Amino acid sequence: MSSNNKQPAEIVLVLDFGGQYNQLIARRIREAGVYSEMIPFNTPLKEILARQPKGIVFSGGPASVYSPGAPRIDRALYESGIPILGICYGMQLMAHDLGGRVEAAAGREYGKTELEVTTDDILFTGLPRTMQCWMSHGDYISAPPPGFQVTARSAYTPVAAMSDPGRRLYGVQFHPEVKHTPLGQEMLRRFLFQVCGCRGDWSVSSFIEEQVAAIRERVGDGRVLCALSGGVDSSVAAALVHRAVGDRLTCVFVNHGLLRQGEAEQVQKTFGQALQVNLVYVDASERFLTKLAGVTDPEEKRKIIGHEFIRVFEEEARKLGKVDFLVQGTLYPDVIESGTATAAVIKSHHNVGGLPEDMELELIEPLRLLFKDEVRRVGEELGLPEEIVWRQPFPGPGLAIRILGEVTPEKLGILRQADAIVTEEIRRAGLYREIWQSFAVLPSMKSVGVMGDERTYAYPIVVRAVTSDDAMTADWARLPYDLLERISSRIVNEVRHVNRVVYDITSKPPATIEWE
Ligand SMILES: Nc1ncnc2c1ncn2[C@@H]1O[C@H](COP(=O)(O)OP(=O)(O)OP(=O)(O)O)[C@@H](O)[C@H]1O
Ligand SMILES: O=c1[nH]c(=O)c2[nH+]cn([C@@H]3O[C@H](COP(=O)(O)O)[C@@H](O)[C@H]3O)c2[nH]1
Ligand SMILES: NC(=O)CC[C@H](N)C(=O)O
Ligand SMILES: [Mg+2]
Repeated sequence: MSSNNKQPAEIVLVLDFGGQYNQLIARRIREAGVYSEMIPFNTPLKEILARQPKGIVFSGGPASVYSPGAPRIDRALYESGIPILGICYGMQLMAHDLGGRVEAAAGREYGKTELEVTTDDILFTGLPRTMQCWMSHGDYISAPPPGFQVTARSAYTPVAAMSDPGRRLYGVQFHPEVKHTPLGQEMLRRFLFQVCGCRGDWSVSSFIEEQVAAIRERVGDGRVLCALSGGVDSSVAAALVHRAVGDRLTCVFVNHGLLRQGEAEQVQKTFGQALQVNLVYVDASERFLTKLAGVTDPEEKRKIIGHEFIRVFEEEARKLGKVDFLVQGTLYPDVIESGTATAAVIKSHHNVGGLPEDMELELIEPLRLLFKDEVRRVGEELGLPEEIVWRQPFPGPGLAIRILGEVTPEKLGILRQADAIVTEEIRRAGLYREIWQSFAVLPSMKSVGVMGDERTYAYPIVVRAVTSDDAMTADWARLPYDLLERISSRIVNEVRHVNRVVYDITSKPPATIEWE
């Protein structure tokens, strides 16, 4: 898929060998001020070299290097002179390729582990000799490759880190990118600055400058449509594109009938005031709800919504005359979760996996490689109001994926009311900003209750509130009991057809944030 990402001057590439949380590596590198992107492990060597990376990181992954079909790379990469840091599977691959030995260990080593630094290696300079690290592996290096020194060990792992400083090749068995390796970021910094010689001048403002220039170049004197939801991502994308092309941008906000209470009015109002952009409001609720009638499968619902969205945008584009580009606020986690060459499909985010194949408009997705917190920083830097920048995320398919099974006007009405109560109470408690997302879910089942001495048989409402850094992982929010109590009693008292409220106490993984 096309994106308009002009490459920053300095880049470190992460080769993805399939771990579900590998994108954390790119994120940590960017936190150190060096632009980083994750690319599939099988990206051709020529393409990798063409990007002139200052360094390369091999990520972890589920495979064992000695198994047939394990992901491999072109060994010429080791001769390129580019510094390489192998993490977990990445280090094992390096060992295997360069003449060392990798074997299955007697047992898996999983979780917090004590690391002992045995050689004063550049990755560990100035750090304590023993420290905590986080391990997750079942294979180990039983013999390092010729030319490598062992630089750290743990109780069960004789080669917990190794290096060949002459060839600028480094490997660690543990995961420096996770928080459970508290000094992991220090090690990554040493790799970036001391081994790779990075300057570390990537920042949100340089990102804005680069993107504005790239968008101008790509769009030329063409016209651009932006799918605007009022959410953080598309608002920031719109502001960025507006800075690049001014009035040649038109934003289209679609009411698909799956919005929350009062949302259509509120988005039009806030956006009109915050950004002086052309905004078209399309009420397509009938059309979406008709298409969704009778559909119960979550993936099918998502795909229908994704298709309809694009059709609506195409129609609006035609009305405006000649429009060549469509801006979407797609983020990095959307891309990863919708399945990449190496990561499994968890759910098809409507704006990625749900796109029709015969699209008429070319996509511009300036935030496609950013994480949410980075997008918020871009938004603040562009001067968007707090109300937009700190809005909790709301999924494009809207309430359709919070009503389990078939979406009907009756269920939408119930969910809207319940959801408005959740939001109101969370705001009143001053928790709106610190909670990643808080909302109501309507499962399509009924249970028995008693109200006013009468039997009831009605829907339950599930309250979901999570904390998270980037939606890739999340924990259920420890909401105060009295807040839960208020939410519960208001919902059963104020929302007809609901007689029970439950609180979802599952983290992600193993659950996801949304219920579908
Ligand atoms: N109602 C809508 N009208 C127009 N475009 C939409 C609508 N809902 C979603 N989109 C498009 O789909 C993209 C993905 O939606 P998503 O919810 O991930 O992002 P967002 O709404 O911009 O931000 P947030 O994640 O903070 O809600 C949006 O950035 C936008 O381009
Ligand atoms: O625009 C979107 N289109 C979608 O199809 C979609 N599905 C989930 N989400 C949002 O993504 C984050 C992760 O959600 P899950 O844990 O449910 O996968 C959470 O923030 C979800 O609200 C979506 N956003
Ligand atoms: N997390 C990883 O990269 C695991 C690597 C390899 N599959 C092992 O179990 O040792
Ligand atoms: Mg949204």
